[in-house]
Amino acid sequence: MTRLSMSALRSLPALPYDPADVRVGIVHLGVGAFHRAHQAVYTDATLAADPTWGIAGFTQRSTTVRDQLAPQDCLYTVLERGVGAGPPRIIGALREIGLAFELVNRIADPAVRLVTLTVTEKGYRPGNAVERLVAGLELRRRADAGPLSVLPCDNLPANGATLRRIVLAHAATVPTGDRLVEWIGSSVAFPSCMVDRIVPATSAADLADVQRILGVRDEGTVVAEPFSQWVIEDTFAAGRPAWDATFTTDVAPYEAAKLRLLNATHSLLAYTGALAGHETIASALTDPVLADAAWRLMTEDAAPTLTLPDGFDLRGYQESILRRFADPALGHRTAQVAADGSLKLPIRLLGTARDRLGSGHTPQWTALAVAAWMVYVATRQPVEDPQAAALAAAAAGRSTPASLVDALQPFLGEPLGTTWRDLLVEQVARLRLN
Ligand SMILES: NC(=O)c1ccc[n+]([C@@H]2O[C@H](COP(=O)([O-])OP(=O)(O)OC[C@H]3O[C@@H](n4cnc5c(N)ncnc54)[C@H](O)[C@@H]3O)[C@@H](O)[C@H]2O)c1
Ligand SMILES: O=P(O)(O)OC[C@@H](O)[C@@H](O)[C@H](O)[C@H](O)CO
Repeated sequence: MTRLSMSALRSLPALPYDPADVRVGIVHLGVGAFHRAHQAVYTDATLAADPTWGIAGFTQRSTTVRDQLAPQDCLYTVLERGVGAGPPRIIGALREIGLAFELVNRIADPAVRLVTLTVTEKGYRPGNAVERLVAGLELRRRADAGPLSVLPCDNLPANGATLRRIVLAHAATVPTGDRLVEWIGSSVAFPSCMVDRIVPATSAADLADVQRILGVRDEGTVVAEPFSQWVIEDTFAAGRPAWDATFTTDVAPYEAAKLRLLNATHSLLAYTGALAGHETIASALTDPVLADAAWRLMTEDAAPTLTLPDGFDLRGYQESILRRFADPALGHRTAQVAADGSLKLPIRLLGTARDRLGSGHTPQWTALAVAAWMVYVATRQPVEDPQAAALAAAAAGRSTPASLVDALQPFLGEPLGTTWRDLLVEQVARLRLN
C-alpha cells in the first residue's frame, strides 16, 4: 500500500496550495494528536493566501511521531467522526518534524515569529519544555532575531500568563538572566487562548478507515469531532496567521466556561463512567444517572460561578457539550480522559468547589466528580498520573471513605475545609456502595 507523501498527493484530494512553497513561521512543541487536529488545521486554511506560516514541529517525549511523519513529508489526514463529519482532509501545514533538542536553534530563526505549545498540563512546570523554550529565547535575544509570540494551547486557565510566569522565573536563573528577563518583557508576547475540539487517541481502526477511503497508508492520522473552537487574546508581538478564530481582549470568561463546564463534566463522566464499567464517554452518557449528574454539575454547581461573555448562550452551550460527548462515533475512552487527574482536577473542578463553598452553597456534583477520582485511584491501580506511585502508596489500605479522602486530598492542593471534606466522604461512601 502506498504511503502518504508529496508524491502520493497527485492522486489525492488536492491541497489549495503547494506544500513545497510553504515557509516556516511557527515553531510548535508537542506534536500530539490535538495540535495536528486543531492549530495545524486552522493554519492550513491560511496558507493559500500567505505561505509564510508553515509549522516546524518538535516532539520531546519519544521519537514515535517523528518516525510516523518524517517518511510522509509531514503530511497527515484529519479524519472527522460523528454527526456532521466532513470528508478526510490532508493537512500540509506541518513542514518539518524534529526532536526537541533541535527546537532551541529554530526559535532563534528570524523567519520564526510564533512559538506554540501543546505539552499537556504536565508541561507547565519547571522542566524540559520550559528550559528549552528559555534557551531558545536566549539564543534569539543574542541573535537579535526580533520579537516573538509564545502561544500555549493547553487546557489551563490563563495559559499565556501562566507560561510567561514560569518562563520568566527560569530565565532569571540563567547566567545572563537580567538581560534575558528584560528582553522577554519588551519583545515576547504570551497571549492566552481557549482551545476546544475533542481529539481522541488514534486507533488501528482509524488508520484502516483512512486507508480504505483514500487508498494510502497514513501512520500520522488524527481523529476529531467536526466541532472546533479557538478563542485567542489578540496581543501578538510579531504578527500571526489569519486564523478563522475568535480574537478578543479577554479570554478568561471563555476559558472558565470551557474548563468548568466541558472539561469538568468530561472528568466526572470519565471517573464515574469507568467505575461503572463504561469504556467510552459516550457509553457513560447512556446511563441516565450519570447523564443527570453531568447536567447538574454544569447547571447547579459550575454555571453560577461563571461571568459569561456578552450574548453567551449558556443553555445552548451546556446542551451542545452533552450532545458532543454523546456521539458514539468518537470512541473517546474514559481511561484517556481520566489520566493525570492530580493535575486536571484542581483546574477543572476545585475552582467551582471553592466559589460555591465561599457563597454558602453545597457543590455536591463537583464533590461527586472528585470522589469518583478518589475511588478510581484506590481501585484502578496503576492509574496514569505523574504522581501515580505516590497516589498508590497513599491510597493503599484506606478502607474507610474518610481515610481515603484524607489520604488523597493533599494531592489536589490546599484542602477546602470541613464542609468540602464531609461532602467528599459522603460521595466516596455512596460510590463504594454501588
Ligand atoms: N485531545 C483533546 O481532545 C484536546 C482538546 C483540547 C486541548 N487539548 C490539550 O492538548 C494536550 C495534548 O493532547 P493530545 O491529544 O495532543 O495528547 P497526545 O498524547 O497526543 O500528545 C501529548 C503531547 O504532549 C507532550 N508531553 C507530554 N508530557 C509532557 C511534558 N511533561 N512536558 C512536555 N511535553 C509533554 C507529548 O510529547 C506529546 O507531544 C492536552 O493535554 C490538552 O491540554 C487536547
Ligand atoms: O486533553 P486533556 O488530557 O487535558 O483532557 C481530556 C479531555 O477532557 C479534553 O481533551 C477534551 O476532549 C478537550 O478539552 C475538548 O476540547
